[in-house]
Amino acid sequence: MAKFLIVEARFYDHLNDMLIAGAKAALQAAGHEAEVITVPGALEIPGTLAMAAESGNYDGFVAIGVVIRGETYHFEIVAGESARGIMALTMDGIAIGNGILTVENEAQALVRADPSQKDKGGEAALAAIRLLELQAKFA
Ligand SMILES: Nc1c(NC[C@H](O)[C@H](O)[C@H](O)CO)[nH]c(=O)[nH]c1=O
Ligand SMILES: CC(=O)[C@@H](O)COP(=O)(O)O
Repeated sequence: MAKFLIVEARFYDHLNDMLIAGAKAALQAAGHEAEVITVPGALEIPGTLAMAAESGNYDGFVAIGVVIRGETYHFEIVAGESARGIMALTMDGIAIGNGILTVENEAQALVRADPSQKDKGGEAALAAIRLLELQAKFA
């Protein structure tokens, strides 16, 4: 059994609840433990992941959040920089699944957050599980 930390940026409660349900279901189905911590927004996820990974208390990680395009360029920054930060950590060998939705509107988010539809939370958890397996394979 491995210990996973789900780092969620809680910007939209109802969407995060679905994403986390999907991630937890996938982790528990694989026999793993899941803990959840909350940060203000997606831009705080990479730094939090880095701190949590440094602690040595967790085997793998799942990033959960929702970024919905608004009127300004801020969407590009939040979506792009959170993804870039997570990718940099993954390239350092940290097992992270990225379940941050970056969408045009809430309708797109609802379909992707719903575990009975596109289940992007569960998808991110499965990616983290696979990366942890590969981490052990290449150790
Ligand atoms: N607009 C969204 C944000 N914006 C907040 C940033 O992520 C960050 O918390 C702030 O700039 C302070 O550093 N975050 C989301 O997760 N989703 C959004 O739609
Ligand atoms: C993705 C965002 O930062 C967005 O929610 C902000 O909306 P706006 O660009 O209208 O300020």
